[in-house]
Amino acid sequence: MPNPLHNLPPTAKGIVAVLRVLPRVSRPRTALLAGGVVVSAVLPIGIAVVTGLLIGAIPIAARDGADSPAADRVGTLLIAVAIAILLERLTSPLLRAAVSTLGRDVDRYLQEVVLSALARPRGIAHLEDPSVIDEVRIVRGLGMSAHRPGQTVEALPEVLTSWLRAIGSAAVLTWFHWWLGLLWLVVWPIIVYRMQRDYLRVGEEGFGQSAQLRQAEYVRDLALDPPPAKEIRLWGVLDWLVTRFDTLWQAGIGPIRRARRPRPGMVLGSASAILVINVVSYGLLAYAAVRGDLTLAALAVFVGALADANEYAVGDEHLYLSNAAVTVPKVLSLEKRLAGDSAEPGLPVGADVPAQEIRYEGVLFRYPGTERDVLTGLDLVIPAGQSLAIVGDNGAGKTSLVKLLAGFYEPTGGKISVDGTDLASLDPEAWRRRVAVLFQDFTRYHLPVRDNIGLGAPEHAGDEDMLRRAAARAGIGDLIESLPNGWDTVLSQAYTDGVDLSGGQWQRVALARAMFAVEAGAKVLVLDEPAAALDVRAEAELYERFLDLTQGLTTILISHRFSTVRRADRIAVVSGGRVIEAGGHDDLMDQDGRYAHLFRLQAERFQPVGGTDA
Ligand SMILES: Nc1ncnc2c1ncn2[C@@H]1O[C@H](COP(=O)(O)OP(=O)(O)OP(=O)(O)O)[C@@H](O)[C@H]1O
Repeated sequence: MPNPLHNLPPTAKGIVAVLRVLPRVSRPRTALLAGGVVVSAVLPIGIAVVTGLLIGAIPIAARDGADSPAADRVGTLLIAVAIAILLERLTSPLLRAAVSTLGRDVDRYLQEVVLSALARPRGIAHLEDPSVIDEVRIVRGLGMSAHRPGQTVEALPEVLTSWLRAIGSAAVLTWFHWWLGLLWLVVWPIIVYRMQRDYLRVGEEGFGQSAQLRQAEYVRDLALDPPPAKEIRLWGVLDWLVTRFDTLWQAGIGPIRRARRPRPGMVLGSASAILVINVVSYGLLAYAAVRGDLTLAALAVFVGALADANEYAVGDEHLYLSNAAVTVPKVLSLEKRLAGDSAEPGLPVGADVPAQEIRYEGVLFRYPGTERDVLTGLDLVIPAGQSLAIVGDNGAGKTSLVKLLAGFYEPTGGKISVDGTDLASLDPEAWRRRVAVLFQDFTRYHLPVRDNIGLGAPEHAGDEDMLRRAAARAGIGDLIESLPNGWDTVLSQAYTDGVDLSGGQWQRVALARAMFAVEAGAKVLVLDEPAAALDVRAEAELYERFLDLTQGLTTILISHRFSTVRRADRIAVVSGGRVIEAGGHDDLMDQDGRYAHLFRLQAERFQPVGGTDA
């Protein structure tokens, strides 16, 4: 059955989307919002009607005297007006407080929806998809005052109340002339619709500039963030950044600014329609009153209704609706889109996996959105419990084959199997708990050192003994003890008592994180250039302990340093996305192929007196 919501105008769809989200955020506050809106809409109409009746009753009471039934009626009407006004005054602040909290909760909820949606797919390809990144930018803006869908929630009572009031007022006017009430009923939605269409155009234009504004924000952050600060100052790029930011920002904001300019046709059309309908309404009321066709009470009621009918579609609240119309459906559709990519629950992964081997068979791989195969039919067997070193030129595909092993991407051809089972059919989370990787571009978490290490297996992060063992294996136990707050020291200068580490110290922290994952049960250890930032002594130390570190594990070591590579049980040379040589150090030297050539080349550079022993 076709969904009738598909035919709604976008703003209405946005409002419906927000309304659907509300009960998921808080049922009681949603109920309060609904009740408050109805009460806020009905009360002013009630006040207008009762005030009209009051005005009509006063001359009769004045004529009949203080003890007359007419005077009693005035008294009752007075009490009714007072109660209604009191209720109206009480409802408004209560409602405002409730929706303000609800609005903030909606912002939080939508951010959480996207955070979990982004974590759902099996790999990380979606995080590099520009269309996803553009929509993620909206999520980053969700907490900002300019783009909060929560503002829509906060505006809803005002907007819905004014709409309900306008409908109620139009209904009251039908008592005067049925066609006049109908005219108001038709004209005001058309004006609201056209205004919303304009607001929405601006919002969509803003979204369309997401990529441009993302670049501007990136350039701005280069000037604001501490990590690039050194280079920015060294090269004197600050002025360049400011100019570039200005150019990108103007280019992004220009179309939004142009879309925001009021369109004379729209403004004139709406103003004329409002003017004409008001002139007709007040003119007819005045004419009827002068002719004596209306009582004083009826005149007061109809004038009050006209005033209320004019109160719709003014104020910023209506602009906020378009925030929801643009952002909320996009956020929810992003969730739906990524849910389609969700990891199927795969086969369980035993605690001793891999027990036999990891096998790459004719693996082809091309990064999403690119034209070139990075792996071009890679065959490789990694026996369980052994160490394999991978060497090769920059860009040969070494790190890429590790990313496939960790399940961040799926091969575009061929197959990777673990103990004979296709990697793609394993439960991705369970498999990743078996794999510990020290990435070449590891993350420096601005968190306490205990978290920096514990994040290797968050479910064990409170295990002090395990943390200490991992730190000791990575050779940073003493360093941690010497920090100002020991294990609780935040690894960032941006916090009081925080400490930044040297490149080599950071690398050891990252190694400790990988070792913590090993302590927690990972069986495959991948070290991608683990000594890149280490000094000579630390590197020597690391490799002295290499056998100890890798004992019982299936280890993949990627390195350009042949002195360390040779310690591995087997070595594979990767070139152009495939393995061109594989074997032990001695075998490969005997083969006198690529490996032997590179080994001798490096050895010559480091051995001043002719030796080849790197
Ligand atoms: N996320 C990505 N999207 C698109 N292309 C990528 C991505 N990551 C890497 N590449 C490309 O894949 C190719 C192989 O990169 P990879 O990092 O696997 O090489 P590598 O052998 O590890 O190199 P190095 O020794 O320099 O670390 C390179 O040409 C690189 O540009």
